[in-house]
Amino acid sequence: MPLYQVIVLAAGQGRRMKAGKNKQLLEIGGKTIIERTVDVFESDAWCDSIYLVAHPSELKLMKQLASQYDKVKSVIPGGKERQDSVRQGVNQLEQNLITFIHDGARPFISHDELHRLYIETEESDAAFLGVPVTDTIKQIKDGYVETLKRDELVAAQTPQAFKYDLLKRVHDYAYEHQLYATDDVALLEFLNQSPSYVEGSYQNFKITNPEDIQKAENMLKINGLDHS
Ligand SMILES: Nc1ccn([C@@H]2O[C@H](COP(=O)(O)OP(=O)(O)OP(=O)(O)O)[C@@H](O)[C@H]2O)c(=O)n1
Ligand SMILES: C[C@](O)(CO)[C@H](O)COP(=O)(O)O
Repeated sequence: MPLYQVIVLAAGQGRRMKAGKNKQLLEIGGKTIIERTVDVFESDAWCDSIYLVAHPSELKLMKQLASQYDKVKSVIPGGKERQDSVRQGVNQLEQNLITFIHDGARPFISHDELHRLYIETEESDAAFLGVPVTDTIKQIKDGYVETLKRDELVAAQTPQAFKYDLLKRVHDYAYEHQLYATDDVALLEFLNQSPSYVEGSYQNFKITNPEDIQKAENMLKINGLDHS
């Protein structure tokens, strides 16, 4: 059976959520966001192991939450930026398996998407899920507005997946040269490499702003997954 390992990121602070605490610990449909995300991987037969990256101040709490799962191998303290947290996770990986990196704030990822991403990564070394953008996107630079070609644009999601050696190489390179990006496949650009694109779904949105909580609650109700 195909097997992958996953780094699940929960070490942010959720500032845009304005909840006064890390958004990962907010409940949607009677369960925390981070538990809902980890549930998806725990229940995926293709997932071998889960590495949970937590905020240093929440390590104890996250370890308690993680103790209900068989596949969580360790709970790791995260870093200042998202990329620093990923690196902390990469340094703890124990096996040479295809590795997924996933935002804990995206609980609506499906097994079908995970499997399609795995298959593409086997073929092409690195791949990411994304969706075509639905708005018209304009770039504003030096006072000039340029309308970008919408049919060439996608919004990147997670998971993003790499063969293990490439993931190590790209993160080591970024660390050595102190290069930062807001997602992981962007780091490949520093090595003049390109990932494959796998079309995902709009359901796999990132819970970021206060309005996203209601959207998430509604999705759980529609899918019969509300436990409140
Ligand atoms: N230093 C950081 C920053 C972010 N993340 C994680 O990266 C994912 C995507 O980040 P985002 O949605 O921006 O989360 P936050 O950084 O928590 O939110 P905000 O930017 O609003 O503060 C989240 O699962 C978050 O926990 C992380 O592990 N370590
Ligand atoms: C990785 C990501 O979720 C892809 O959409 C996104 O880039 C994270 O960025 P954020 O600034 O942490 O929201």
